[in-house]
Amino acid sequence: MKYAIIIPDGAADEPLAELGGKTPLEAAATPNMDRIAQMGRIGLVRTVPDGFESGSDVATMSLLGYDPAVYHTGRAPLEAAAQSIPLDPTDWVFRCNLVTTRGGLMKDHSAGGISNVDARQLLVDLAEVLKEPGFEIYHGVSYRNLMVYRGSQDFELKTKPPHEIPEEPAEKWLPTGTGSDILRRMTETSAKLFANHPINVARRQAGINEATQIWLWGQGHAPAMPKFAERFGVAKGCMITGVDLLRGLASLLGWDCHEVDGMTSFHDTNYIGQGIDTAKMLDKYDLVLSHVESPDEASHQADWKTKIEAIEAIDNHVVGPVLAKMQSYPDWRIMVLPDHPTNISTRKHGYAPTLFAIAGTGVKAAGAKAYSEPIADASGLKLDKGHELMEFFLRSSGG
Ligand SMILES: O=C(O)[C@H](O)COP(=O)(O)O
Repeated sequence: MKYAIIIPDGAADEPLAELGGKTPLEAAATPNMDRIAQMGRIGLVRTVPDGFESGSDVATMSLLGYDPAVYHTGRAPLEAAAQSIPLDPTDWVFRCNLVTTRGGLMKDHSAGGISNVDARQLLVDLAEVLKEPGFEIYHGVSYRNLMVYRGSQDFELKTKPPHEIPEEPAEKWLPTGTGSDILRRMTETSAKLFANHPINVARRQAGINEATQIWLWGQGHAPAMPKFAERFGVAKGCMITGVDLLRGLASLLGWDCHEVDGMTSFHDTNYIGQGIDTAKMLDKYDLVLSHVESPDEASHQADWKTKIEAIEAIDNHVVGPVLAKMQSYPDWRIMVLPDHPTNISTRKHGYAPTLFAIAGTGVKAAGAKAYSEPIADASGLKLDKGHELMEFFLRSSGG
């Protein structure tokens, strides 16, 4: 059996007045996702259990079949696995965003979708002036960086993802708790260094958001997760993604990662290349997961037009070719699901269950007309435990 999973990150949403009461998924032309819903089953799944902050770390872990209540130790350690950063059990990893604040408000969690080149330079310069012992900085993808702490300081912290506090006073959400004074000092140091940094001067002149400071959150220790093959008996898995979070999860699960030329975490990504390569990898692997970050990033900017374009590009260039490829195998199953909703109206991740559609061998059509949140809701199929979805996809699907 061949399995394909496609994740349009954050594509699920709420109805929008700008779209005549439709969600972006309903407003977008998605003939291939619709076809999957028509051929098989559509439903809802709660990927963010109670007590967790909605985000791809929790939601993707769930949909991969791992209960966050058991395996989630924080977002940053999952991203550290992507870079093979060696971690002792007592080491801490923090997500270190580059963000834009203005007038004391959190304006942009991504510092204008900062390039890798600009981000890396700012962090190299920051590392030179940071005087806190035990901290190391690692550049990741764009604004998504890490800080590792190796030392005896204890942390008992409350931190906040910057994409969850758009337009809110940044000060109000700075880290609190044991060890927070160190994080606050490093944040202040970054703000001073970045204020007139040549990279920011150039960004100001170009009219794009500056990286005004770092923002530390998502901390935790290294997780321990059983390999996917042991857990589900599907031998060879492959991840295709533009972000370290999913690369890290893949490495913890014992999967390979495949990199696509020109793949980014924004709408400038190479959708066509990702579709071609996902289809190609299916010949080599039992399961291929192809993740596209762009709908989530557009949602965080409240940019519904780009969100719709991103959804349509994923449908046309990734879902279409992958579905065609799947149908060339004797036994196959495909699943399309946003990991969580990201709502244009709030610019934040949502907590509502997300939609999924599954088609393929042994999955009987249940009469759905299209791929959308209201149709998924009306289907009556709802999984309350997100980590049970993988078993459902691999083996039953109610077929
Ligand atoms: O910080 C990030 O990488 C993203 O903006 C958060 O969104 P995600 O949880 O959907 O990746």
